[in-house]
Amino acid sequence: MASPPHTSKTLKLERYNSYLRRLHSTKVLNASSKLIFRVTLLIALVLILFFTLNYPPLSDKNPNHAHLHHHSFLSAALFTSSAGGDAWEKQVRHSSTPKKPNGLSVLVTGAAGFVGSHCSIALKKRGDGVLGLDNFNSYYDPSLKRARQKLLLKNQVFIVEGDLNDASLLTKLFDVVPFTHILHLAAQAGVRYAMQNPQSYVSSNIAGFINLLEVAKTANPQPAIVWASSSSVYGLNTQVPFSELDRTDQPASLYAATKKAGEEIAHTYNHIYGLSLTGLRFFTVYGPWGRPDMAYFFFTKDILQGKPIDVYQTQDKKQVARDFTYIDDVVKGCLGALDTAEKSTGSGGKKKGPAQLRVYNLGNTSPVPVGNLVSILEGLLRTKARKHVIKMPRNGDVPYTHANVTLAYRDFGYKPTTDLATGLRKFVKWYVDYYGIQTRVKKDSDINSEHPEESA
Ligand SMILES: O=C(O)[C@H]1O[C@H](OP(=O)(O)OP(=O)(O)OC[C@H]2O[C@@H](n3ccc(=O)[nH]c3=O)[C@H](O)[C@@H]2O)[C@H](O)[C@@H](O)[C@H]1O
Repeated sequence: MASPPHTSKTLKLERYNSYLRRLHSTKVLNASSKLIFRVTLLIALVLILFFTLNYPPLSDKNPNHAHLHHHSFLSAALFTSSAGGDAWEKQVRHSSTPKKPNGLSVLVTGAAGFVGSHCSIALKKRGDGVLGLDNFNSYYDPSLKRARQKLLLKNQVFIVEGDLNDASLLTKLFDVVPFTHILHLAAQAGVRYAMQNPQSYVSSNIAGFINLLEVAKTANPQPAIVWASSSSVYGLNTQVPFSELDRTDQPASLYAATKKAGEEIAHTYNHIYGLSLTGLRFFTVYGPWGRPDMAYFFFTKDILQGKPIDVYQTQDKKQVARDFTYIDDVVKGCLGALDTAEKSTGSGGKKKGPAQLRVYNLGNTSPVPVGNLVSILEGLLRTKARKHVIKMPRNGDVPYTHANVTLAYRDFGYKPTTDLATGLRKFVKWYVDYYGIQTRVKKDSDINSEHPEESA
């Protein structure tokens, strides 16, 4: 059948119908794109909300957050932890809860540092609770601090990344955990660097210490505090061996002056608020996982790389010597000091009675000239050092240190047992292992045949 001829009326009707169809399809299209848009918006909002709650931005002032983004080795649980969040609090509590009855709950500041990492592991291993705090600054290679952090995580010690000067973070930590002790090791270390960056010493060793004490004094219960002073407080003292009774009012470096100031500040907080405070004067601590800014460490590096090293002499051409103290001995001293620390007596910022105030030398009691240190390293590395013997620059160094440790022995049985040769052998072994160095360094078999007791 032939189709009806198009009249102008039917043509109009058809055009109108096709217009309606187009209009309808556009409307359907508009409606569906609106729906898609709304659903996308909703999903985006949900995602934004989720990420805001769980993943704080990198620009966040609390460096802990940035750290959580940067370090993929942390467990998934840590990635969803933000300071103050449930997961974060759980982590903080878990790390600081002792596993043995009457164990300590210790906040270790500078936990990613040399002495801090060793002490944290030792405390954890014996069943105490440990929470670390560290700002991971770049005074020396932060990747070494990150490696120590990794080691601590393996030992169930969590480090909160933050600064001593962050009062709200410290307060938050004490809100979450009733710490029984603080082992305060965070500091700007190094004698010579104080001439380059004096403000960093003021900020960490004075302002940071005061900030910590302010928070500790108001905490309930107040913790007992053991903290790192330094052999450098003896400064120009000529009385040897150095006793805690000797004068310490002639510091030779700003570093020493800030540590001495710390001892006076400790006195004040003990006197006014009843905080139990113990200062430990460390004598040139060395060993595995040590500080790359220290002479034994960079001498090792430079000798292996064939670079010259400066070996200091006194102005009258005498050997400079140090009472080098091995890390394991110092760790025992720190734990001994913590174990014998009496409780603080104050509460809510008010003193209730007199509290313990102590200062101890933690040295090795046997000074070794720097020249001998170099000879020991040459033997261990089987490489001759390119020595430049020069007069000690006027940079804050003192010619000689020697600890009298009678007091620490009397009060907590401190007795150093590692001589420099033994300690350096352990350091060198760690060093070549850590940096993956293939050298002529004495192998374990050589070491064990010389010292069979170590192979047990
Ligand atoms: O007991 C402390 O309280 C301090 O100990 C440590 O200071 P020091 O005893 O000065 O150690 P360190 O720098 O390793 O120099 C060792 C020796 O090498 C000499 N030395 C140094 C550098 C150099 O180029 N040549 C050299 O002969 C130098 O003259 C010295 O005789 C800590 O760094 C410090 O943070 C603090 O804790």
